Amino acid sequence: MVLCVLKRRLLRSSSCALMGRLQRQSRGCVYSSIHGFSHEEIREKLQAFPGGSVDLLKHDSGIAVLTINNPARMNAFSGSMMVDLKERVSQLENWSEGKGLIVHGAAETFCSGSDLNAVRAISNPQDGMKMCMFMQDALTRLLRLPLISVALVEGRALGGGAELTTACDFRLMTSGSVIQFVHKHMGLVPGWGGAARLVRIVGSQKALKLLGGALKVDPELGLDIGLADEILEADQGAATALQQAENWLSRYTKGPVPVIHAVKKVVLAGRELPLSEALRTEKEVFGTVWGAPANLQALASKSKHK
Ligand SMILES: CC[C@H](C(=O)O)C(=O)SCCNC(=O)CCNC(=O)[C@H](O)C(C)(C)COP(=O)(O)OP(=O)(O)OC[C@H]1O[C@@H](n2cnc3c(N)ncnc32)[C@H](O)[C@@H]1OP(=O)(O)O
Repeated sequence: MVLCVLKRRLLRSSSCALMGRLQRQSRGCVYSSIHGFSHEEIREKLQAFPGGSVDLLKHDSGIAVLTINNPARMNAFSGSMMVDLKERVSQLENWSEGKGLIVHGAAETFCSGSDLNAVRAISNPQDGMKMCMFMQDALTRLLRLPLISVALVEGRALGGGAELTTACDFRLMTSGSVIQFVHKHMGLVPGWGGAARLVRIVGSQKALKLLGGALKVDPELGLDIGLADEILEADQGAATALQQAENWLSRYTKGPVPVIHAVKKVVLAGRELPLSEALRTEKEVFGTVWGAPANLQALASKSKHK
């Protein structure tokens, strides 16, 4: 008897440890002081480069819209917008009713990466790497949100803007839009985590071509290589691209919040963890929905899946 109590306690503590690991991971924290990363220090430095904003609008439907808003600079990220971004991601981490997220740019263009004026001012390696760690942390937390996320690409997504598209679960491209990893032309490689995520989305060979060739990805090529999930045609006078994106996303966010969160968590585990840990995490997440209200309601309704 004592043995099985101990075993149950051990099991509970190890699964809590696993859930804790995924929770900690899902809260981001890619870097800490051991990597020479001081959030407050780089935050202060970035704030010295003002301009534009990152705006968040949450709808009762459980879908939020994050707008990269610096149209005078083709929605380039100023330093203060990088700080804004992390604050909006933190708000979304705490949005208990959230199910979906659309990331898009103002004035029908997505984002042209870092503000080159800010880049020139922090072009020393130390500051560059601190900005890189700050944005990698923000975008990793964005991707790990328990929401199903979509990058709505209109106009151009260049450099860091292309990297931002890879920090969403899906990418919808409007006709005429372009995703381009221009880093090579700048003597750079992605620094916001875009290379690591791109390899996981399209595979290493296609990633090598997109980065090595700084290729312009139009919607057709995007669909062909798996970087884009849908092309949104500009229907004259019909729904705007944002409304089309919300309609597209709502197919996957219908249902109770805990179930949508659980769906994202088990996919996150499958995407990021070694198989055994992913299976254990799946079991833990399954345990949160098995016998929960949505499950009991479905059982009571004897619904048929025609
Ligand atoms: C890890 C990420 C990486 C890094 O941080 O190192 C980067 O993201 S580096 C930045 C990569 N992005 C670019 O190099 C894009 C530069 N911009 C362009 O190629 C063009 O502006 C383009 C193609 C986006 C639009 O061209 P178009 O002719 O249609 O418009 P303009 O060029 O006249 O642009 C209008 C206005 O916006 C300013 N602008 C555009 N992009 C940026 C930017 N990234 N940083 C700062 N400002 C930007 C441009 O200067 C114009 O302003 P104006 O005052 O009229 O000169």
